[in-house]
Amino acid sequence: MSNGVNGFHKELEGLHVNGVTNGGSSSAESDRKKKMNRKNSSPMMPAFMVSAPGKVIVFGEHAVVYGKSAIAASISLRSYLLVTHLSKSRRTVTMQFPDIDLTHSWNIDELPWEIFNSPSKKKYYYDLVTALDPDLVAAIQPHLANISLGKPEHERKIHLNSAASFLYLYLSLGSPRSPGCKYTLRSTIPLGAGVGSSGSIAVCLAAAMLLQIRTLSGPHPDQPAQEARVQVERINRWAFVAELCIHGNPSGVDNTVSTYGKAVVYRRSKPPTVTSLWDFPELPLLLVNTKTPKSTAVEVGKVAKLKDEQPELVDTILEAIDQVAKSAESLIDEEYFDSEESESLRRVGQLMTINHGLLSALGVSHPRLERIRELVDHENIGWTKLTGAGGGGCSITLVKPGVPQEKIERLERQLEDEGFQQFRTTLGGDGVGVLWPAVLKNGLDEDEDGGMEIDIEKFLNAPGNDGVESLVGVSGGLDGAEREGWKFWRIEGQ
Ligand SMILES: Nc1ncnc2c1ncn2[C@@H]1O[C@H](COP(=O)(O)OP(=O)(O)OP(=O)(O)O)[C@@H](O)[C@H]1O
Ligand SMILES: C[C@@](O)(CCO)CC(=O)[O-]
Repeated sequence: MSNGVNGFHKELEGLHVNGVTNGGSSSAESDRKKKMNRKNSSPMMPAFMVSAPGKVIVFGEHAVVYGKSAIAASISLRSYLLVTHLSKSRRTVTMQFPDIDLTHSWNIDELPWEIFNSPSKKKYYYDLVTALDPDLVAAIQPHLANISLGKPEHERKIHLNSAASFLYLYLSLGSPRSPGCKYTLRSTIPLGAGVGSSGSIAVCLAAAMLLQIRTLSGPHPDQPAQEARVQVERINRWAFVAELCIHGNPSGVDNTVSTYGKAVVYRRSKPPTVTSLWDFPELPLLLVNTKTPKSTAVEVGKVAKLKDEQPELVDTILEAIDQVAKSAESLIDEEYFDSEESESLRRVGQLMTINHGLLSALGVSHPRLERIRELVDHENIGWTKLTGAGGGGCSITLVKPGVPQEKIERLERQLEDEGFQQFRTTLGGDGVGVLWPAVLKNGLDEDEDGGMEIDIEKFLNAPGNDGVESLVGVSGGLDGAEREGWKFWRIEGQ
């Protein structure tokens, strides 16, 4: 972007040498380097990818918007963003978001750079932006006006949300000298289900654009944890800006857990506090999608309205949710807490039940969520709460230890018959990751030639979520291990 094609390429090459290459000087490696060097003579930057996970909020949604604590964990469903650069003469920037059937290009030279770069408005990569600038929001409106005209209103709203966050970030971090570029995104996270689809996209866009302007170092294995944390926080801050465009008043918990990965305790203070829970227990959670889509902005708005009308009551409920999240944090920190032992799980489950009741009192449950609870309770299988914004979306059930398999299977069949969808996902995966260049080794013949280049066509043609995971997935290695090539900022110990 602003730093010119060759500068960017060089920087990322450093990133590659430091971070991605770990196979020594094998002949395959040197062949690949030769190939890459040949490409250096071209003015085009290499394609690269970034990825970030979705999340579940285990405790504290909604209250977290009002400065209370929340506990959230990343999940194994992820978004993947492929960034490809165009030849110098092509002055367009394109977002290609096939999951929502949206592709749109802008002429870079026609975008409102002047106002974004004016001295009173300009924000730099190191700035902490906590609110959108209404003048900048107004300046991008004409550039959104012809997006998806004629589509049904709810579909167009989704498109406009994605386009607005993309453009606001692009104009904030890029420059009129940014090279032509295409951002192609595929996500395995269901949209509007409360499992952080927008947060993970926000993180991917922020990470990609910060990498393009050379403001991130690493990730590489010998990077000190403290330095890695600075990079991760930089991404997180800008991802929050993208979330502001979609949600209106997000707490920042979604983009934070998606950036950091694993599990976090998050509190929206100034600045927000993030405590990573490195030993977050492997809770046996069943994630069920009501398949009733909702909008986080709408659900957050509902709570705000209730708070206006019943300030004292709502404050008491929010305070109680804070107590639940804090009790959960102390509980899992107890020396004798054991996620395989029934008394420990019963106490977590009890807190989940209370948390759900309080959310329900805030008016963000939904008959379909209550139906899941009814089915789980009827079979005495575990403890259920909504997760995320509610109003539809997903629930999580903590499964009691020792429940007979046939009971679980009966519940699963019943859920399926009633049109619910169950997710297989594990909690506590990696946060934001980078694949530079967009080349992967997939155990095929081409590995000898340096690996398989991920181009737009391959990426778009990968069939479904499984196709995306097997083509580019971060855990596509043997037995679900991390796949060689993807790199993550390691902040453990901080
Ligand atoms: N795969 C995707 N491609 C492009 N844009 C997406 C995609 N997934 C989500 N979005 C954007 O994120 C918005 C969804 O945000 P919403 O808050 O409704 O859901 P969520 O992020 O899944 O929920 P929660 O915030 O409760 O976890 C959409 O309107 C769209 O703009
Ligand atoms: C409902 C909410 O608390 C969680 C959405 O995943 C909103 C937010 O924190 O921004």
